[in-house]
Amino acid sequence: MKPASHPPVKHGRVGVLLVNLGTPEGTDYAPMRRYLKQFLTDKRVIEWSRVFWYPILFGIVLNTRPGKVGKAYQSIWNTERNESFLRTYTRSQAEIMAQAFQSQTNVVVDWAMRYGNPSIESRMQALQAEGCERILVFPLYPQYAAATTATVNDEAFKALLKMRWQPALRTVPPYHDDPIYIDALANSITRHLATLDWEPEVVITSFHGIPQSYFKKGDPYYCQCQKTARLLRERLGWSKDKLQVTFQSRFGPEEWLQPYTDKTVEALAAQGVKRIAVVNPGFVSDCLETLEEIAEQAAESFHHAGGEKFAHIPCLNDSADGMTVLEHVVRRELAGWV
Ligand SMILES: C=CC1=C(C)c2cc3[nH]c(cc4nc(cc5[nH]c(cc1n2)c(C)c5CCC(=O)O)C(CCC(=O)O)=C4C)c(C)c3C=C
Ligand SMILES: [Fe+2]
Ligand SMILES: [Fe+2]
Repeated sequence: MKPASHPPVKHGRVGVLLVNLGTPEGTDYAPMRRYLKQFLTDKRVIEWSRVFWYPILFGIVLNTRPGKVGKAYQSIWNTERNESFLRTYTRSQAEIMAQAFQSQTNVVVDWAMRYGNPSIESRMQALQAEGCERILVFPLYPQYAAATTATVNDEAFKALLKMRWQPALRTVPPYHDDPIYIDALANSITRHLATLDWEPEVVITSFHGIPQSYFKKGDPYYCQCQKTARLLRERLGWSKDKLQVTFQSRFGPEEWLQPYTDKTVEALAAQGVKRIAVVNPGFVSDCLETLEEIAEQAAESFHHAGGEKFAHIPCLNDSADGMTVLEHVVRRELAGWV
């Protein structure tokens, strides 16, 4: 029997924590530096020896990059909410998911960011305080990479280190070949192309890159991106020339996964291709890398090199198609818990 002095304890609930990459609090130098420092000191992101990397990071990168990247963020900032779109979409995905679980009152849906706020630790503690004895952590990346999925999982398990009464923890595996994800991508591409009064000669699926060396060490990311693209190509009935795979967002001097998106866009224009569309199947939400690097920069280089029509196909974001995918994955991974 519970003694009268026993503190009230909430229990019996299941938490779902959606986690995306992160976001600076603002576009000025100080918040940009804070964000990039947390990001670029993560050993899962930059695997170089700290003795080699830290002098470069603290001596050069953190002095120059916050200003440059801050300007890029300014051009795509959600001024209505004074935050990045990655944050807006991630919050919205959690709210819509919570609605979908409304009838299951023991399920609590929340969201966090790997870098910046709300932190994974703070939301895991909040879920536990709400009575979640089980937590499903969902790194919002369809393709697994150590630099993204593993670092989210590391951080979630690190949060357990500080807890006396730990919740049970499950992590969501990659879903790069899930038919529901492939269908959602295909629908979104078809629907978007139908809104144009022109047809692209080439559609580029542009994934975030990783250094070649990470791939050689055994990261499955490259293969999972290729599989997503192959399934999408089969689903759309397109050729390899029509749907091409490229990798974007290089950082640092190393060789990254190829072909590079920027070089491909320029080469296509130089070959006389006049109309292209770019889609980013590896990004669950639009962010700096899609809205600035693709919709702004890549479009500009394509036009500059002689291209005429360029379309960026939005990410699945919080669309009905996108939420169908996220909800399907969550319900599958909650099996036995709800
Ligand atoms: C060596 C560095 C990096 C690796 C490896 C890397 C992998 C990687 N990143 C994403 C998704 C996103 N990255 C974003 C921004 C971003 N990425 C890096 C570096 C590496 N990423 C930097 C330094 C930055 C910040 C911006 C910049 O300085 O250029 C974002 C956007 C975040 C936002 O707030 O909008 C996303 C999303 C994936 C999927 C991935 C490996 C598969
Ligand atoms: Fe990145
Ligand atoms: Fe980038």
